[in-house]
Amino acid sequence: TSTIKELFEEVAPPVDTQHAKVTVVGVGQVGMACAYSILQQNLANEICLVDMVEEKLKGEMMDLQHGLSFTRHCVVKADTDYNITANSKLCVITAGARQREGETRLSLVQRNVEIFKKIVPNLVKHSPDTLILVVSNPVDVLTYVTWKLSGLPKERIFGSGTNLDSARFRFLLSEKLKIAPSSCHGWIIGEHGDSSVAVWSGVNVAGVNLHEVFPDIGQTSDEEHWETKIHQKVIESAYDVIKLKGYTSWAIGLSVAKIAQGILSNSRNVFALSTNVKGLHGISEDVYLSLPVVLGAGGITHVVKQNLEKQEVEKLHKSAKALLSIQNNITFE
Ligand SMILES: COc1ncc(-c2ccc3c(Nc4cccc(C(=O)O)c4)c(C(N)=O)cnc3c2)c(OC)n1
Repeated sequence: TSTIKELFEEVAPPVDTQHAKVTVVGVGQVGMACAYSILQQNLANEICLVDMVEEKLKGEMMDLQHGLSFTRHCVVKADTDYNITANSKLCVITAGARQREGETRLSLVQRNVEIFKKIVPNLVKHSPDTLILVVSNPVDVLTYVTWKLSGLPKERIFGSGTNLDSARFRFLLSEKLKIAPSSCHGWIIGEHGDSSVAVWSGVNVAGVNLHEVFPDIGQTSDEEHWETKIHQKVIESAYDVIKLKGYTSWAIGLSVAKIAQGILSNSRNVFALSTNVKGLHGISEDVYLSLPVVLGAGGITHVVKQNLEKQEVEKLHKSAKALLSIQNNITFE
């Protein structure tokens, strides 16, 4: 504008080489917890919100913008038009249909496919080099759907999967062991939710496997009942929070910010994320399940090949079969 021209003599157009733009699709409780956590941790220099309802979008955008004098530099934008998402490094999808009373899982999935058919091509059109993190549930099926709709290579599409489950697992282990969660190592893999798999053979503190001390750990014969006291509590925790406050948001928002940090700083940290597991653990189909993956600026570069117990692999196969039967009933046209 003329005012700016009076104030500043342009020498050269600003070049933004360190562009770290994150788009969040869906400005519900989860989407805004993701956006706020990313802003608060100074991970991006542009956050873009997209959704269907203009007023809600504008309100959330303004409310975040009013906090910008308290944070490091970050542009916050919002619109129902996806052209504002252009050149995003990472797109986080939290949008999705709400399960209707008595609705079957398959019907909900198909309604979400219809929604994703609109969202995903729009994101890729404006950011052909983007990475996409799917948070919407059922996350493993919807990450597969996003991969199919995006046409992008599998390393660039992943789901939040059992990343939060693993964090809850480590928290509960730390409570029982009275050791900081950061020193309690344990992974939950497979399908997010009720059928997730706790890799008890890998739970360790300073490399000492609890499996060596408690050989029955995780089994029904285990007198300490680690499986029911820890892993089942992880599965129940999402239901408990939803029963108490109606939804979950803060923990998933913080876990998404950690994933975004890994990408934007090219940290190559290992996260339990929903990824295409074809060719791993004897799975021969294109299904998405969570495994420990190495994550960097280009997406997933490696999958950690854990030595799993027979029953752990069997649980993965059971989930793969269940996901495949849902996937085979999805119509993409
Ligand atoms: C180009 O045409 C078109 N049409 C529809 C959409 C669309 C559809 C549903 C969307 C959507 N979900 C949604 C919208 C309306 C109803 C429902 C439902 O639960 O039934 C779910 C959300 C969200 N936050 O959950 C966010 N964006 C959406 C966007 C869309 O998105 C780009 N584009």
